[in-house]
Amino acid sequence: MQKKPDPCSFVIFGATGDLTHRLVIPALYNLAAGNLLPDKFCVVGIVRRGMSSEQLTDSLMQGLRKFATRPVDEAIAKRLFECVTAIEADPRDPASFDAMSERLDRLEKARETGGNRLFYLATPPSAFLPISEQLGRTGMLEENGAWRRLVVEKPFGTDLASAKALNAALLKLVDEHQIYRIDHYLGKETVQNILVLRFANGMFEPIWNRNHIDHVQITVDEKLGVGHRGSFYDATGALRDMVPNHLFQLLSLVTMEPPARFDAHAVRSEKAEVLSAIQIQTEQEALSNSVRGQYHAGKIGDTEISDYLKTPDVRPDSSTETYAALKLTIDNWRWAGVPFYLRTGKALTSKRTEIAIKFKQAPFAMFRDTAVDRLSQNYLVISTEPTEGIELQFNTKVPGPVINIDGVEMKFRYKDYFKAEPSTGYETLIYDCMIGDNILFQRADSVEAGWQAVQPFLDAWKSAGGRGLQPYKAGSEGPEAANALLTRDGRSWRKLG
Ligand SMILES: NC(=O)C1=CN([C@@H]2O[C@H](COP(=O)(O)OP(=O)(O)OC[C@H]3O[C@@H](n4cnc5c(N)ncnc54)[C@H](OP(=O)(O)O)[C@@H]3O)[C@@H](O)[C@H]2O)C=CC1
Ligand SMILES: O=C1O[C@H](COP(=O)(O)O)[C@@H](O)[C@H](O)[C@H]1O
Repeated sequence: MQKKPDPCSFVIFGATGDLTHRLVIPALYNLAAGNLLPDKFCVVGIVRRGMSSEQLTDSLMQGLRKFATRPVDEAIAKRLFECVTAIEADPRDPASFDAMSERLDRLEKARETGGNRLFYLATPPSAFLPISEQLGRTGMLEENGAWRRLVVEKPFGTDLASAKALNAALLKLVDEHQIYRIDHYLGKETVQNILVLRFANGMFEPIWNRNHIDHVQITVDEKLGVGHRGSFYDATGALRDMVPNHLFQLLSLVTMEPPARFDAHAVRSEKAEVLSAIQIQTEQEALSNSVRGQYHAGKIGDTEISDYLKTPDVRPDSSTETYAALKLTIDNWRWAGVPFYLRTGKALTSKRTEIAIKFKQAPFAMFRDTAVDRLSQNYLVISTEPTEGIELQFNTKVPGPVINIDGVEMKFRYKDYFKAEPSTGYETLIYDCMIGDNILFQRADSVEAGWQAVQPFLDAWKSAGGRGLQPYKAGSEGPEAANALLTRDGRSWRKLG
């Protein structure tokens, strides 16, 4: 049985925003439905402009109806929304934070939440620090007998320097143990399962190294274009948006050394260690080991996707990439010489998130005098999209009197074994935050190690401007040049099975 979190207030900055409506509130609802919210609890939505608690509740309720992952039980929703209070505060107006502090104190006395507070920064990144500074100035981050935690959304910085600056500034206000840097990929079951697959089974770890693994491919393809997020995306691009955070979470879980214990310190230390072992490339190497693309108009199924450059709030001459592919190496004993190919992009033919581990080919010599002319590749594929599961591809004998061999698959699908309620992916993260377990959250050193590894690509692409940007058609598999990144090494991207 899972333990109930301590009584607490859940204070959301950005309560009027998309994240709150689409993911945070539906996740809180799912936790309420699973009886996993504290017995004494309140949700405080911080709003910048006049909005009553009733207005905020109505808006959040509509959000829940639209984005709930399961049928809404009215009684549960009513209990959850009875806990919602709107409080006005704007980081540009320090006095509003003093008033907010007093209101919170009063509310918490009435709700008997004991002063434990989780501050969720569901705002644009530019507001993370101003809000935290106001919370710090008013003493709201001090842990005097009650815990105070700060959940920081992504993106955490826009490059190495800004991530370091944000870490340094936050760490002047709070201790590392109070900061929960969220990456929603860590809320995905299959992602958490990578550690279990590797370390709760005896058969994978002995071959999980450069002696047996030829290379690893990490693919996060999306069908959606940039849509209404033009302003954010055009300043960000595929590399910043996805690689140092989501793809590196996958990379670190697949490549880290076994932690001594399943606890936050041990797991996060090993993740940071492997990320810091990614070889830092020169700008020249980064250019030759990467491909960036931008989509133009095309069709995905029946949906017409317009040219990236015609997206609202995108600069008409933008050279922002909507697709990125990289080749990385990890300089340590386990992985020396094993290439890691990473790719991610928007407006592609399918939604697909997978880690494909390609094992070294078996020697062919034994079959030279038979009808067998080739051996299929041995892949272990861990996927979250289009389905959550694990697949092993291996060679098997084709039935018949002569020896012939074909590649087959053994498939494990989560949904075939477990009847889990559909979720937003934020439930575990929010729950862990309330119980004070930061195993699934990023530590400062990991974030910085991630940015350090992508910085040469950012610098090289900035210097190159539009040069080298590869166009690709929306609905395609991405730019042709991404294939060349592997073919020049005698390899190829795994085709969708
Ligand atoms: N939406 C999503 O699916 C996901 C979002 N995220 C991250 O969550 C964060 C919020 O994104 P999203 O909800 O989409 O953004 P929205 O633009 O929809 O909402 C932003 C919210 O922040 C408030 N806000 C804006 N500027 C400030 C400021 N200077 N000070 C205080 N509050 C401010 C807005 O209030 P007001 O109404 O007053 O303007 C609004 O409530 C971002 O960091 C994003 O990267 C992460 C993963 C998924
Ligand atoms: O954080 C982000 O992630 C989504 C992709 O998430 P997924 O769970 O659907 O794989 C991406 O679309 C978005 O651009 C990015 O900001």
